[in-house]
Amino acid sequence: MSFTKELRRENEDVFQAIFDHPFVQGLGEGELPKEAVAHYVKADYEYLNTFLTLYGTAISQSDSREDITFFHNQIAFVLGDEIHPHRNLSDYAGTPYENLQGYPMPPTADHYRAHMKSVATEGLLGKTIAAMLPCPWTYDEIGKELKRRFSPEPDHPFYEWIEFYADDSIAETTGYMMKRLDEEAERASPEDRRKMKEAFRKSCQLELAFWEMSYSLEEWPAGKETAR
Ligand SMILES: Cc1ncc(C[n+]2csc(CCO)c2C)c(N)n1
Repeated sequence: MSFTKELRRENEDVFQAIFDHPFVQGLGEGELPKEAVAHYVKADYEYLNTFLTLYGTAISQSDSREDITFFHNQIAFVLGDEIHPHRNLSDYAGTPYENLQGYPMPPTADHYRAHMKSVATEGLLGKTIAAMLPCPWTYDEIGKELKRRFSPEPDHPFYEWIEFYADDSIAETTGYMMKRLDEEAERASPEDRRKMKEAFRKSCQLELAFWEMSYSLEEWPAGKETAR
C-alpha cells in the first residue's frame, strides 16, 4: 500500500468528522449563521497568506524544475483563483471581502499556521508536503462529497464554493502532492516517515478544528492580541 493510502486510512476518523461537522453540512444545506461565515473568511484570508509563504519554503527545498513550477503555479492559483470561494462566502455574509481582511488569527488558525511553519523549517521537502497536504486533500473530498450529496443548482447560496472545490484542479493539486509525498516517503528514514505521519495527522486535526473555530466564533479569551 502506498504511503498516502496508509495516511488516508489512518485518518479516516478525522475525514469523517470533517464531513459530519455542522459548518460543512451547512455549506451543503445552504444554511449557516452569517457571523460564522464571516469568521471563517477572516481567518482563512490570513491562513492563505501563510499557505502562500509555505509554497515559497517548499520551492526553497525543491531540486527539480517540475517541483518549482508546481509550487509556483500554486502560488498563482491561490492568489488569482482562491479569492472566488472567499467572495462567494463574503457575499453570503453580506460584508465586502475587503472588510474581512487583516484580522488577527483566532487561536486555532494561529496554531495551524505555527504547526505548518515549524514542520517546514525542519528543512525536508517530504515533511513540508506532509503538513500542507490535508489542506487540498480535505477540501477536494468535501467539495466532491457536497456535490454528490446535495447536487447544488446555481441558485444554491454556496454553489460557487462547492463547484470550486469539487473541480478537477483541486484534485490535480492533491494528486501531485500525494505523488511527491509517496516518492519522498519511499526514500526517507523510518523516523522521518513517522514524523511525516505525525505532521499529516496534526494538520488533519487542525482542518477539523478550523471548521469548529469558525462555527463557534472562537476568539482569544482576552480579546485582541495587542491594543493598536
Ligand atoms: C483552512 C483551509 N484549508 C484548506 C483550504 C483550501 N485550500 C487552501 S490553499 C489550497 C491549495 C491550493 O494550492 C486549498 C485547496 C482553505 N481555503 N482553508
